[in-house]
Amino acid sequence: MKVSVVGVGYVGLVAAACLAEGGNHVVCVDNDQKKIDDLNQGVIPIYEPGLTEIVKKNVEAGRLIFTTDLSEGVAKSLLVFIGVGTPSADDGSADISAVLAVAKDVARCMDGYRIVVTKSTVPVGTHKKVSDIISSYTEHPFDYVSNPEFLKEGSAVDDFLKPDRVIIGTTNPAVMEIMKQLYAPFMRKKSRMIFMDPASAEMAKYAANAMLATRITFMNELSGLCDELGADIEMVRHGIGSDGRIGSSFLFAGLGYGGSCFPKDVRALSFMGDGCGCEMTLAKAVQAANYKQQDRFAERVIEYYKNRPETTLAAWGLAFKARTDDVRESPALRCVNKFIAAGIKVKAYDPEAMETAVADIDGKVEMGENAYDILNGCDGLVIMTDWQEFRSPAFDDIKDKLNKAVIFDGRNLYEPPFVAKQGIEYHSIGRVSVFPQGVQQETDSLRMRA
Ligand SMILES: NC(=O)c1ccc[n+]([C@@H]2O[C@H](COP(=O)([O-])OP(=O)(O)OC[C@H]3O[C@@H](n4cnc5c(N)ncnc54)[C@H](O)[C@@H]3O)[C@@H](O)[C@H]2O)c1
Ligand SMILES: O=c1ccn([C@@H]2O[C@H](COP(=O)(O)OP(=O)(O)O[C@H]3O[C@H](CO)[C@@H](O)[C@H](O)[C@H]3O)[C@@H](O)[C@H]2O)c(=O)[nH]1
Repeated sequence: MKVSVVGVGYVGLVAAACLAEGGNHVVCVDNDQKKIDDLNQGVIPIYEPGLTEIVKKNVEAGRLIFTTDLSEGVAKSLLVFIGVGTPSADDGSADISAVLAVAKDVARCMDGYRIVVTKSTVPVGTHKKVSDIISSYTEHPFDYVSNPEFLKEGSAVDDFLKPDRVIIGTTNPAVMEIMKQLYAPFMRKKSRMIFMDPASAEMAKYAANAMLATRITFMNELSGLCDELGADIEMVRHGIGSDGRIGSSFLFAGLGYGGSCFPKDVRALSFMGDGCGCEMTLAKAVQAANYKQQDRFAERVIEYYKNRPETTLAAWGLAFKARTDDVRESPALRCVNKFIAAGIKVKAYDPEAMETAVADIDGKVEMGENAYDILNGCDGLVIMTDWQEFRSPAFDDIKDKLNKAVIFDGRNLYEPPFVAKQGIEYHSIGRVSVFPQGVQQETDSLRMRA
């Protein structure tokens, strides 16, 4: 099929490359000239495992092209996907101005029937706004589909090529058939294609993200209680995850959720509720508890070093999670900024996110070329992103290079007794702190404070 994708970001570029991989001819349109120039030179603007290969392959096969010319995209396509950003506005609502602007421009470029598909995460009711705009700027017939995207950064290509489910929000049977054909190459035995009305499709996207954010946040709150009462959150996770009704994924306590989706989508859901007199009390509580979790970790570290002037910490990880260079609403950056505000110096390393983090922490943090170089002269190591390369480190090197062998782990990457055996003091989330043999425990001062 002939497809165009407007907005070549984390979602648009992955969707476009994967749709091309399925045999479609895809025109990618973005209004960022540099991004399009880079892509035309073979430079992929984001770090996403597997993306470079799939883009290159489909460009070479002539199925994937990049342009800033929307009319070229619309002219060559039956389906026009909108994948532009919908960031939080100041009041917490989703800012859909880019979606509406694209809808208007698409309508102006139409020279016949088109199917306009929204991939961006948009508030319930946006389908009506987009449809109204399109009909007011073109005489040509069109259908509208709400097709929210569920990929995760770090496994985006895989998620798109092998989806758990594809949600198609349309009531037109002919359009359902076209969407079925489009997604047929990606449907596995376990994949489901679910058809519903556009409003429910829009809501399903927010519901999924808010549900996952709530699960994580519940575990994070429990981790605080575990700290206080001497239980182990990892044991609790195993204990409840083995219940088939609960399931074991997305139960990892840590620094709090971040990223370009959960924080903004939970906020937007709350805003939607306020707008129609149906207050989303749970979503609001989740949002507040999530910030509290991030701050509790930062404050615990700050408290530990409060009597030691001239503290320097090594920070492993800046991205909001592993396998991405995305630092949008990264808990790691929030913590780093808190350390700096408390007078602690920070040296940081992230395998992929140092360039993207620069805008937030440039000049305030010394960046290192690798995880071990930054340890020299530091008074402790703080782990904030769950990168694979941090999971089995050279503990001897950590111990030798740090001024004081202490790790604060916001991701529970290691077994506490094992770290203590390496001669390192170890503080993690919702688990007892451990100390090398013979070292006096300072448990009380190390408890996470609410
Ligand atoms: N990032 C994710 O993992 C993810 C997953 C599922 C859904 N989503 C949703 O998908 C949408 C896009 O998210 P993203 O992370 O890919 O955003 P992004 O910021 O990475 O990319 C958006 C792109 O749209 C382009 N753009 C903006 N206005 C434009 C216009 N008028 N014409 C053409 N291009 C324009 C920007 O230049 C940018 O390249 C959001 O609604 C988001 O909530 C994101
Ligand atoms: O058990 C867990 C799982 C995740 N996280 C954190 O939660 C955040 C989000 O993680 P994840 O969901 O893996 O990343 P995203 O790429 O933001 O993906 C989410 O947001 C996307 C955008 O809407 C959706 O498409 C995906 O389905 C949804 O998982 C990150 O800070 C993670 O560190 C935890 O703290 N504990």
